[in-house]
Amino acid sequence: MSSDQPRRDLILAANAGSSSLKITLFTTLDPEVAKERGRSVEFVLNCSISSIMSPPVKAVFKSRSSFDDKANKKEQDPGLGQEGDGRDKVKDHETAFQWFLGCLKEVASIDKERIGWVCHRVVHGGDYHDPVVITEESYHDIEHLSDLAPLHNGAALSVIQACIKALPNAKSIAYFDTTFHRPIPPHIASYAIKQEVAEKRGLKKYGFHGLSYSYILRAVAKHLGKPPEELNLIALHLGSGASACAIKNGESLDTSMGLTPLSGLPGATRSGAIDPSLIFHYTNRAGRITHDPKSAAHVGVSLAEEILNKDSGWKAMTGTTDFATISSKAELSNPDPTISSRNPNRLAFDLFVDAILNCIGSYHLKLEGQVDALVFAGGIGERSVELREVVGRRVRCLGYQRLDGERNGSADGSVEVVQVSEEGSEISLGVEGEQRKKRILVCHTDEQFEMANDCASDTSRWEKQHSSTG
Ligand SMILES: Nc1ncnc2c1ncn2[C@@H]1O[C@H](COP(=O)(O)OP(=O)(O)O)[C@@H](O)[C@H]1O
Ligand SMILES: CC(=O)OP(=O)(O)O
Ligand SMILES: [Mg+2]
Repeated sequence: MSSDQPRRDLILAANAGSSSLKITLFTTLDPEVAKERGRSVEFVLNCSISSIMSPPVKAVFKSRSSFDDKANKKEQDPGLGQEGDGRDKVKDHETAFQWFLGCLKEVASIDKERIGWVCHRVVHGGDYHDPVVITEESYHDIEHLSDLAPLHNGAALSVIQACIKALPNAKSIAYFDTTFHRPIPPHIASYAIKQEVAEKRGLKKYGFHGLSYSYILRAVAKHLGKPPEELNLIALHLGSGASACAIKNGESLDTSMGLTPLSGLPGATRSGAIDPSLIFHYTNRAGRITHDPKSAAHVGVSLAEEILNKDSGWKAMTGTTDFATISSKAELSNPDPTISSRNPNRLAFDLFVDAILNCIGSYHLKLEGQVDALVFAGGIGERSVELREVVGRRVRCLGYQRLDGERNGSADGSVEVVQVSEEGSEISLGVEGEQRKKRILVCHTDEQFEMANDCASDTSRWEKQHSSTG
């Protein structure tokens, strides 16, 4: 590199959600420092842009203390993003990303030319095993998978496009949610359909939120002082999209999402698992292809998929996607068993708990009771004291430690891992008398860190793969 070229020491990690874009900037650490700190990157700045499809768009900046002044002021006074700052031009993920890059200089005095690598969270990776540099070929592969993750892959692709245009000298790398779940054994990943069709069309359980589970696994291993490969966990990633994962000896054994992120637990606008026949009874136009102009990409999804992905879940049941509002209106202290037939918020809350218990119960069995911890993560998992309290009470019968009211009440996702259960004695319901403590933990998961940390751990990998600017 010639001396007049800018220093490329920053990694940008972009996480395109269904209606949000989370962007985090990290600086790479020298190998010596990285070894000492046990990580390859240092956090610089985070920007969460939400309500992208339903203005007014919200944007919150958070920064490391050395960058504090400007960025944290923006968080307290979100003046940036109100009229006059250009936020009104944010119409989709692509314009959201462009808006962020445009603010970078003003918010944190950072020159975008310093960004050497951009990690993109791509929810559906199909048959990709590992992260891949964006080339014409990998871009089209991801595009093909858009029908299977209609809320996500299209949005990620539009950010990738915007990034290639705005940062032509940076390497764009796709990280997949599906990678973590590749070890799921065939009898758990297969559907009971004709196997020739399944194979030809790639119809199997892929599983999602893998970047989050991978982060959780490492963080919990560090917290418990146990190697990840010896850890058995039941992890719950409960956010706008929600899933559960059984982790056995550090590998995914089962997870609740399937071929697409629609299956399993319900979410903000998603139904979760339903009887597949329901779609034919919901509307007789279920198979019609829709072209929602508000969709992040022009993917061909049927009306049924549109309804189950975007017009169901908390939004459809209660009118809000905010689980805090749902909890506060659910009259949780009312023990009347008929309350949920009168209160839609209580119905949504209890239905969510029930779906979560289905997963915990079956995963507990699959792990033969040998569970080191039940871990709550994601926006709801990290912040809903009420949900943890109810689930915590229900899993006592399986030998999980009792929830500590004070610890649970103060856990808000601000600490990487915190134990919210009492120390308690070991109760083993596992096989062969093996004892595990069955703690209940809250983990502040971070998909952007997971990508950036991996990216920086060996940047020479990316040089070998040819990137595309097309
Ligand atoms: N204090 C809170 N209590 C309960 N739920 C909350 C709270 N704060 C945020 N949430 C929930 O967290 C969700 C967002 O979670 P997050 O993991 O950030 O989702 P995603 O990454 O899928 O957009 C929101 O939709 C909201 O329902
Ligand atoms: C896979 C998925 O549902 O992701 P998210 O929760 O970020 O929407
Ligand atoms: Mg998310």
